[in-house]
Amino acid sequence: MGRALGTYRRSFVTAGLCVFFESALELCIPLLMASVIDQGIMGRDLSVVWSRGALMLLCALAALALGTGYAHFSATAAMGLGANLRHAEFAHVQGFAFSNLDGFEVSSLVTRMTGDVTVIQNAVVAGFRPLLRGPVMLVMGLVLAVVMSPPLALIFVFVMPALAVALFLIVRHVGPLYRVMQGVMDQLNDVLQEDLAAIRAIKAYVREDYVAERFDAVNAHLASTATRTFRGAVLNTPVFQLAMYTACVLILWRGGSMIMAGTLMVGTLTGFMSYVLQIVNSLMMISNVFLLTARALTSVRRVGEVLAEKPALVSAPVAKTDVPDGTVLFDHVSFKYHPDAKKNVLEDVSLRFDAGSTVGVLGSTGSGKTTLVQLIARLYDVSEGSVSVGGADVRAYDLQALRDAVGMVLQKNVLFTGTVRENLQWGDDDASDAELLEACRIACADEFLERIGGLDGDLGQGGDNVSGGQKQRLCIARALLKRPRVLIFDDSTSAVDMATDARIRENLAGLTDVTKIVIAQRVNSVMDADQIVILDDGRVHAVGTHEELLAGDPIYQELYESQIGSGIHGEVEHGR
Ligand SMILES: Nc1ncnc2c1ncn2[C@@H]1O[C@H](COP(=O)(O)OP(=O)(O)OP(=O)(O)O)[C@@H](O)[C@H]1O
Repeated sequence: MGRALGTYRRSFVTAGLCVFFESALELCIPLLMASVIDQGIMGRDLSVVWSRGALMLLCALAALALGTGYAHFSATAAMGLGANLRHAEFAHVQGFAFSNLDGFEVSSLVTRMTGDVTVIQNAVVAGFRPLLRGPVMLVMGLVLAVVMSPPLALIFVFVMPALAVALFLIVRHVGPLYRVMQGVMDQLNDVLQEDLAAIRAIKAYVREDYVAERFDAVNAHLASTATRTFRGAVLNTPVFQLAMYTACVLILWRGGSMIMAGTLMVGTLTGFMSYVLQIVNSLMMISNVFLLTARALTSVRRVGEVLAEKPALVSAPVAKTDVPDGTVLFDHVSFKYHPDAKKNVLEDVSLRFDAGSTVGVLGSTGSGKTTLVQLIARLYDVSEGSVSVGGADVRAYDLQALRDAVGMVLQKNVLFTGTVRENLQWGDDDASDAELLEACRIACADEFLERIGGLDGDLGQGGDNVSGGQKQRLCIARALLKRPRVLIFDDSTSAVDMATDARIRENLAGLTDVTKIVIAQRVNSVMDADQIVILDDGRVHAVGTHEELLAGDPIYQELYESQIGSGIHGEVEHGR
């Protein structure tokens, strides 16, 4: 927390000092009032009335100034703390490896950076003042009350423990409920975010009723939990009032008889009554702080979990920054996503891809194709064995240098809100228009570029203005602009028609110094490759050229027969 405050620490301390002195000044006012009445009015000395009165006014003005100062500094500190926490979380998440991200739902990360930070922020704004004021008012109020009249102060000995026990019971009941409420709020956020992100799919499948039902269930759960929580929390006020009025009645009764007996002055009793309010109020403040803390602690824990997550992959301390060529070597590689998983996703894979060659990867769904190529860009670390690029283990490279050298067009293509140019420049910030257009030409994105408004065409939110196949081609162009040593296409032309797919392949063949690894479902897409790898259940089933595999590999033969042998997809596309 201290670290998260950063440069706002001074504002935080200043706010604390403001509250402390404000509370101390407020406590002096009843003392002054007592002397105005007893020495000034009762003693018929107007000079005392004026001088003490002026002092009271001064105290009140100073308390006002300090209160305003507190509002200013605490707002600066709390908002700064929120901004710092959000920044720290965001920056930390940027350093996450894929395996770290596997452990957090995206919607949960969003809530942890927004809702949870707001809860912490609000707790600081609302809780910091009573946290300091409560104990100061309680201790000083009690001391001054004892100084004023020990026999009257004795009444607090009875009233205060009763109030403290009642408030404790309320906090004990409500505290855990706040935690539950926060959890349900999370569920609501998760449901909302998932449903809104998938709203098009929901409409396409006419699932609005199902989604509404799911939302209503969580919403009702939240409403009932919140009702139970706040029903408990508002008990604070009547309990507080009961304690205050009981104390008032007892003090008036005892004080009244003391005045009649001549052992107490009227002014002292008047001043003393102010302390009743302050002391009882301080207990109320303390109980509120406990409630706020109970609520905020859940959020603190959740934000802490994000910040405590250690990035699973970091660059070597002395890292290589130059990837000399695009040779890729898998040496007895085994891999599983979770250390405690029973079965490896990849099992003893050994492969060599020469620099500049084209490699096709085929295999049934779930055979490990994506997993295999992700290891080249070190999106995950191998469990056993090693992966090398350009003659060095990927773990020896600086992560950024490695990923600059290994371009990857992911299976789930993502474009961002903005223009075509802005999106393509993710590949290279400094690329000229001519370079952007050349990349579009190779990726066959030039064919539709004019239709979407050229390089300045707006892609809409998340690139929604373009079709699946257009999106894939723009993503290929973006990867080309990185001028990588190794280019990986993970089923990147699945939405592109066969003729365009063939043209893209032809264009890519011109990049002779780039190793091209193509994962595909269609045999057509990899027939021209220098070697084709067939994966089966995480193992390398066969490696060879189209001709070799067609002659001797049953899986390849079957794939070929089912897709091309029947002539449905035609050899024409293959361009032979
Ligand atoms: N992030 C992950 N966490 C845990 N298991 C995963 C993860 N990603 C993939 N797997 C599992 O690893 C196996 C291989 O998945 P992978 O995505 O590599 O297959 P694939 O051959 O690329 O499949 P497809 O052709 O459908 O894309 C699958 O059984 C899958 O369930």
